[in-house]
Amino acid sequence: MAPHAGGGKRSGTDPQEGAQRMDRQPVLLAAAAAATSPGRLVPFDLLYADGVRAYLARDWARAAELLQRALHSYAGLRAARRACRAACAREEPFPGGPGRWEAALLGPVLQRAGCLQRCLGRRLRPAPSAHRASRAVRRDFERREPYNYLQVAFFQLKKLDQAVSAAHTFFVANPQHLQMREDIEKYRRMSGVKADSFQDLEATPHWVRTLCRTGVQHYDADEYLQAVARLEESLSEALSALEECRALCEGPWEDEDEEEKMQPAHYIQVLKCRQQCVLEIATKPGRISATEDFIPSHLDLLQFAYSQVGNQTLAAECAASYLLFYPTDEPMLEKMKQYRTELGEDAAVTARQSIQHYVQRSLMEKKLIYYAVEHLGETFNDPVSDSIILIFLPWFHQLVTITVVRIHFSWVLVSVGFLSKACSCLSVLCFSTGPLPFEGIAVTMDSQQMNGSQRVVFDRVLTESECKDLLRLTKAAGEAADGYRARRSPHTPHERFEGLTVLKAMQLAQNGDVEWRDAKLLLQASEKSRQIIESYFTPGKKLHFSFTHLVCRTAIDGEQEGRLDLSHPVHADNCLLDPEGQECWKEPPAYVYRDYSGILYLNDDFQGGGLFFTEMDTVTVTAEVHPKCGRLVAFSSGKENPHGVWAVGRGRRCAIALWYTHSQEHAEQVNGHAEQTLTSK
Ligand SMILES: O=C(O)CCC(=O)C(=O)O
Ligand SMILES: [Fe+2]
Repeated sequence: MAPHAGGGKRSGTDPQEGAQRMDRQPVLLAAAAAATSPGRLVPFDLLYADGVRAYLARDWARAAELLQRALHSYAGLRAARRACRAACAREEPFPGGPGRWEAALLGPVLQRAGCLQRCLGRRLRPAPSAHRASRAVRRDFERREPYNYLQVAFFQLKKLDQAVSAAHTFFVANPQHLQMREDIEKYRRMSGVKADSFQDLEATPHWVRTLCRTGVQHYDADEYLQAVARLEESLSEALSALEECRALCEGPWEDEDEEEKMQPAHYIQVLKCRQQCVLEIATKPGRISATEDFIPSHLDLLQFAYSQVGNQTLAAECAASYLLFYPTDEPMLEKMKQYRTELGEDAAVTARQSIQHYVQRSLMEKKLIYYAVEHLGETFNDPVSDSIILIFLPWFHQLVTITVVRIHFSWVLVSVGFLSKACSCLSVLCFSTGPLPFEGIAVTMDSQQMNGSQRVVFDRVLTESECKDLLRLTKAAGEAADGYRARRSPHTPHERFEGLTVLKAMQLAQNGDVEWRDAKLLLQASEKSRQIIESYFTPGKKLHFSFTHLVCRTAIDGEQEGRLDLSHPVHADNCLLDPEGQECWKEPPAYVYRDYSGILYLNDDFQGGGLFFTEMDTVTVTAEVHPKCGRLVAFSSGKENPHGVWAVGRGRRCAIALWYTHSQEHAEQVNGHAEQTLTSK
C-alpha cells in the first residue's frame, strides 16, 4: 500500500520555477549534475528542481538522492549565513557612553552590510548570487516540502524507516496537513516500522535534552565525572542554540537582496527578537533545578560537580559565572569565598568568557532597545523575566524608572511574525521541570508533544470516585431550589451552560442543597491543580487563584443537525486575539493579569467537546486534548496558546476551569475564605 498512490505533486509551490531558471543557466545545471566538490555548494533550488523532475518521472532512487542533496545544500547555505551573521554581529560595537547611543544604533547597520557581503563572498562558491532561490522555492523549504516528496520516494524504495522520518519531519511543520496525518497513522499501524523512526530531522538536536537529562541523572547518582561531561555538552548546546535563535531573528528575508541593506527599524526588531531568545534559552526551556533558569542552573550544578571531582579552578570559574546572573546570591558568594581561600588569594578567578559574552551582549542589546523606546518612539514589552533582570542591575533600575515615567507603561507587544518562529525551536530544550508535589500523577504530554510552548497534560489528578462526587455536585447544584439552572451557552445556541463557583458551592452547601463534602472536594481539586501547575511551570514563584469555575456544557437535543459552530470559539485567556493582525492585545476586557490556565476534566461520556490549540491564525490546529476524568490540561494564558472547544454534539461535558495569576493584587479572595469555612466543617 503506497501512502500516496500515484505519487503526484500534492501541495506546495511548483519547483519548476527553479527549473525555468535552470533552463536559462545551463552552466549551473552542469554544476547540479556534477559531484559536489569540497567547498562548493550546489544551489539548492537547482537540486530541488532536478529532484522533483526525477520524482515525476518516478525515478525514485534519483529523486531521493537529489532531494537529500537539496536539503543538504539548503542547510549548508543557512549554516554559512548563520556563521556570517554571528561573525558580523560580533563586530557590532558596544557603545561607551550616552553620547554614542545613536551611533551605536545606526553604525552597525552600515557596518554589517559590508561585513556580510565580504563574509558570504568568502564562504559561498559559486558566488552568493547563485544561491538566491525564488521566493516560492524558499517558501517550500521553509515549509519542509522536500520531505513530502522524499517520503514517497523512500516508500517506493522500500526504505520504510527513512520514509517515516521524512513524513514525520514534514508533519511537525504542517500539523494541519490531513493527508500526511493519515499517512502517519498508516505508518504507525504498519509492522516493521520502529517507534524511534518518528524523528524530526530538522529539530534542534533532540539529544540536547537527553544530554541534559542524563547529566542531571549522573549528578543525582553522585557520578560527578559523567555529570560534568554531559552538563558541559548540554550547556554548550544551549549556547549554540542561542546563536541559532539569534541568527533566525534576522530572517526569513522577504527578499534576500534586502539583507545587505538592513534598516535601523529592522535592526531594533532584531534586537527585540534576540531578547526573546535570551528568555527562551535562559528561562523557559525549563529548570534543571527547582528555582533557577536554564543556563545558571547548569553553572550551579557544574560548580558543585567540579568541586566534587577535585577541580577547584573550574568550580570557581562556574561559581563566578553563576554570580553574573545572581550577583547577590548568598550561598554562592559563600562558596566563592571558600574557593578563593582554597586556591590561594593570588589565583585569578574569573567567569567563563562565553558566559561573560552572553551576559554583556544581552545587557547591551537591552540598553539599545530602551534607548530606542525612549528616543525613537519604539515600543517594547520586555519578555525577560525578573530573575534575569537581576543581570541588568543596577543600571536597569535607573533606566526603567526613567523610561516607565516617560512612556507610562504604554509598551505594546512586539509584532514580529518571525519572532515566535525563531524562538519556538528552543522550547524543546531540556524541559525537565520542578518535581510534581503529588504522587501518582503522570505528565502525559509536554509542550513539545503538543507542538507549542508552555502546554502540558497531566493524568490521574482525580480518582474516578472523586469525579463522580464532583459530577454529583454539578447535578445537585443544577437542581437546587434557588434556580441555579442551565442557561443557553454564551458561546453557542446549541448547548446549555452551567457554571458553579467555589463560593456558590459553599452557599449551596450552607443551604443544604449540596453536600459539604462535595463542595470541599471542589476546593481541594482546585488547590491540588494550583500546586501542580505552580510547581511545573513556575517553581518558587507563587501562583494565586484568579478565578475558578466548574462548568458543564450540555448538547441541546434536536438542535445539532448541520451544526458548524464550536462549543467555545478560539480565544486566548489573557488577551484579545486578532488573527488577521497576528496579534493578541493585552488589554481589557481581556483578563490581562491571568498568567496560567488549567482545565480539570471530570468525564468523557459525551460526544465531541475536545479542547484544541491553534496557531495565532485561529484555524491551524496544533494539538488536541480529549477530556476524561482526572485529566488536567495546563498552559500559559497568553497569545502563545490560542484554544477552543469542539462542539458538544451529545451529552454533558463537565470540567473545572481554573485561572491563576502571579499578581497578588488580582488574587481571588474567595478561595481563601472558602478554605477557612470549609476546613472548619
Ligand atoms: O473547557 C475547556 O476545555 C476550555 C474552556 C476555555 O478555554 C475557557 O473557558 O476559557
Ligand atoms: Fe480558555
